[in-house]
Amino acid sequence: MEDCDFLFKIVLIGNAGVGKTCLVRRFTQGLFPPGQGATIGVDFMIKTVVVDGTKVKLQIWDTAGQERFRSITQSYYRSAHALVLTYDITNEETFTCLPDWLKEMETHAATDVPRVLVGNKLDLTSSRQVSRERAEEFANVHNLCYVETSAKEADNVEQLFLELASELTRNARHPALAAGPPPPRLSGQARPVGYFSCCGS
Ligand SMILES: Nc1nc2c(ncn2[C@@H]2O[C@H](COP(=O)(O)OP(=O)(O)OP(=O)(O)O)[C@@H](O)[C@H]2O)c(=O)[nH]1
Repeated sequence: MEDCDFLFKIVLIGNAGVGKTCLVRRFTQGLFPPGQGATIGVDFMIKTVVVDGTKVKLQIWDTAGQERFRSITQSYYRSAHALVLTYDITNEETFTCLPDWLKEMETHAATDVPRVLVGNKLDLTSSRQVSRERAEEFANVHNLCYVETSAKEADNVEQLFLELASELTRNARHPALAAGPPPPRLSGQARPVGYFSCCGS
């Protein structure tokens, strides 16, 4: 395994079709895959980034949005170091479902891990159904960071994951300030991290 200083597990959740797989592919492979099929259960991809001279491995878990996979995907929340809750800015229903996803997170994920709300498909602004203001208000109320992305046009995708990597690395270096899940079991040189503070705090 490639040497690195930290390994962080980031889990993407949200309704089917909001673009979770495309966001992960865009960040890890620089691609916008055509004809992407629905995710079955869970999948993950790895990308190593450098944060302030520190090598950080991001293990990014892409969960299926379809209800029928919920019991499988829930089991991946618990060990997440950060959660990315995604909706589609052109699809109102994916936004109105967010409170249900928050309940899922509260039930199955560790408390106080960084949580980011992502409004994806920013390239389709002419079909927008959820205003940025509404989403920002929701994010504020629920103590989430908020960013709008386009996996298709690569808008803010790099920034999303790099910001999270920075936040997680900062928190890992100051574990006394943070709280979160137990460290992952690792092989090779990667060092498990301790506990993290909430991104929105
Ligand atoms: N225009 C546009 N289309 C996107 C974007 N991201 C994803 N899509 C499209 O949205 C559809 C669903 O994308 P996926 O990445 O498979 O969605 P998902 O959230 O992983 O879906 P599940 O695996 O079913 O949970 C595909 O047709 C993508 O091409 C984007 O940023 N802009």
